[in-house]
Amino acid sequence: MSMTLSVSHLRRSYGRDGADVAIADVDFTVRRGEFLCVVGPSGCGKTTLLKCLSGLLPPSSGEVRLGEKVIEEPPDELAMVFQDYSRSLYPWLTVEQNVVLPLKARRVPRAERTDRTREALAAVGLLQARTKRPYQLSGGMQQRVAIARALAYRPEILLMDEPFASIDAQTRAELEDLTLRTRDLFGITVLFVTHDIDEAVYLSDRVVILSPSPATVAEIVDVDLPRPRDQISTKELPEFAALRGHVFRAVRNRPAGTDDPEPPEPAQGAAARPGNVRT
Ligand SMILES: Nc1ncnc2c1ncn2[C@@H]1O[C@H](COP(=O)(O)OP(=O)(O)OP(=O)(O)O)[C@@H](O)[C@H]1O
Repeated sequence: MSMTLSVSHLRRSYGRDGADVAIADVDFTVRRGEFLCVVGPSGCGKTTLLKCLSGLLPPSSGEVRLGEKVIEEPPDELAMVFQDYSRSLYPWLTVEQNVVLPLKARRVPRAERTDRTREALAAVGLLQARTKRPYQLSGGMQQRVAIARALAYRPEILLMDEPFASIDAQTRAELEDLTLRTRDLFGITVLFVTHDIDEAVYLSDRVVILSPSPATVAEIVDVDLPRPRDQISTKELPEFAALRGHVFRAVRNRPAGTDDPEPPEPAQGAAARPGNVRT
């Protein structure tokens, strides 16, 4: 049974005396078994947030808890899939060896290791490729190996940092659906960071929208679209379009009905510099 991940009054700054605040004050809870997406404007602090959640980076203040436990280092119950698949696999190991490695580290018995590895590789459609090395695979296939590794591990919580950002649209849709299916199969709690608002709405139970830097929670949106989701019919629903529009405006910090406003007149005396225009 997976656990609740809770973030309370998280603050993280960088630089001397913590002068550069990346996360001002973030509060939310990822419920058991939930698929929660985090979106926000570029540079708002999403990666910093994930690093704090995974115990890779200590918060400046506030805390992250997994169940009752305060996270201070990467917990065993957690697995992470990064955007940069080219650096997440060991090039000298085969696909199968890459997937099995964390299971060895956790001393999972040999027979079970093999079963779980094969099962995860079959789930991502890479059983046939198990003796290949990463350089023999396409980018999308390498990312599927990274996902298989996380799935074979069967974490309570799976953190994913823009995992499909550099993958072609067709493979991306397949990986989105695979992630949804395996979440259901193993009851994993997923926290997924993405730039892509369609992807966030398609996948989520809830979307956390962060404010521009330094990050606070601007809004949390419930996505009660029917499941199982479908790449075509879900995206054709009027509710999908409405949610997508809502999240889009919230990320761009514009209320409904104020799309593409005329640029405001510069204030009296202020120079109209191009650099002042926000997109
Ligand atoms: N190691 C670091 N040292 C100093 N400042 C940093 C460091 N890492 C991030 N920052 C700053 O913190 C802020 C948030 O960065 P972060 O990478 O978390 O944002 P992001 O939302 O993931 O960005 P993107 O949308 O581009 O992926 C930025 O202003 C960034 O310059």
